[in-house]
Amino acid sequence: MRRTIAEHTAAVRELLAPALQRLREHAPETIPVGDPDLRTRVTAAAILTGTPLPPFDNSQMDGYAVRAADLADASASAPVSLPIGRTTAAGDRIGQHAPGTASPIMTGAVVPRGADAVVPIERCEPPQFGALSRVGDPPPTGSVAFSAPVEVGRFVRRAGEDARVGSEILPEGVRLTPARIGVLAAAGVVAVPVRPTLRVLVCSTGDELLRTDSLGAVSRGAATGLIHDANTPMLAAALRDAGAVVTTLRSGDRANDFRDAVLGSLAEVDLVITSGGISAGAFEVVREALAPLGIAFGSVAMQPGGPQGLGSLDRDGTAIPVVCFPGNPVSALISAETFVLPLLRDAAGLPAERRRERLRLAHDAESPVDKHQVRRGRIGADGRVTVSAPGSHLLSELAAADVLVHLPLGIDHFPADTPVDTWRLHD
Ligand SMILES: Nc1nc2c(c(=O)[nH]1)N[C@H]1C(S)=C(S)[C@@H](COP(=O)(O)OP(=O)(O)OC[C@H]3O[C@@H](n4cnc5c(N)ncnc54)[C@H](O)[C@@H]3O)O[C@H]1N2
Ligand code: MOO
Repeated sequence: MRRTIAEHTAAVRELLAPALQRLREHAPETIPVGDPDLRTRVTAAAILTGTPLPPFDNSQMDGYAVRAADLADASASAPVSLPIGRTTAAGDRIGQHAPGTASPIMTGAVVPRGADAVVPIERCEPPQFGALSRVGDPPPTGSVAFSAPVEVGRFVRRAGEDARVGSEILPEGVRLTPARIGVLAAAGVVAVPVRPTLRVLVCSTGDELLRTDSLGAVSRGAATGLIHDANTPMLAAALRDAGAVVTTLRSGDRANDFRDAVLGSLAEVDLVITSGGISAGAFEVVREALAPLGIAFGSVAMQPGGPQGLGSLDRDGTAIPVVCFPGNPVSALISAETFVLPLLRDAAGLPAERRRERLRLAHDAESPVDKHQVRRGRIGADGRVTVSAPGSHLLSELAAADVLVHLPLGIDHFPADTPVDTWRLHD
């Protein structure tokens, strides 16, 4: 198998099509609003609120609830003084406001019956609260003076002014961003119907990998030959961002163990993604385990991400797609960005493509003529892009980059100021 990017993209699309079609036919899932995975999901129905937002008339300020009519004649030269009534704090049940009094009220507290406006404490005399009387306390004492009238409704947040009962707080088909999760929670929605999503098994391989739960430990370097597993958290995050539900599997270089672990996980997943163990070495665990099961390995004319594997595993008559990426972390993520994430984002109702822009190179760049090279670039103050070195182990360069920079097949020299296609990496 030796392919161009376009050929491999088409092959991956064809391989994943039945799984994505099954997804569209599934009934929606219902996820609790507190579930951390909700963040990447998309509503499967419009959500109506059963409660008004705000749920009751409440104060926008700390101050005094009054009847506006009582302050109609107030002025700086002739302030109106009112006896202080019972206090309502946020969380207190609704109180009763007596005409001709001023009821202390805190931000968010229910406006007491009989009051129709709030005057902020700093506009009152004295401009701070003294001893307050709440329900159950001895009766309130003292008075407070107002030196200006107040209009009805001032600093009162009306029940339902944000959303009326039965109104749509979220439409169907939108991603559950923080603000949208916030409005669901505010409306007391317990669980939300979401579009079904692909369940992906992310497998990282290699005897060199320290366990993910050792993150935080300093790598012990050449004495051990071990490194931290970057690909599992990275690919899992990328796939979750694309709307997938992810489980992970780490394996050493024993092919039988890896094969058994993957086959043992198939019941729970719709797609298997692997990284590492597919090129020309002597211990290529993914290739050794999966080639006998029909997964094809070969290369795509791109760099990084040259070695690739593709095929499917049988689960009781259903073909579960398997997509194998190279192990170098930059290669693995760029492979995911190129071949898999757009399909998943599209299926999840998200924009399939990264933000694409044509930017000018800030300097000359060289690229292998027989490969489509994907470099990492930073956008300078003049809008031109500076690319970093091509090595596919340079993960900190990837993390620091703003864009992926596409240097197409067939050209080996790109002079400064050449316009190139770029994909925004982090938004
Ligand atoms: N003789 C040849 N050697 C290599 C070729 C080739 O064509 N001929 N291709 C090179 C290219 S390009 C790539 S990309 C890699 C791909 O190799 P594998 O997919 O077999 O990956 P590994 O050998 O297992 O690992 C490569 C590299 O990445 C590191 N790695 C792997 N998994 C992780 C992980 N989860 N977290 C962090 N780092 C990981 C691994 O330690 C290696 O350094 O092959 C080249 N060789
Ligand atoms: O294809 Mo490898 O991914 O160049 O480093």
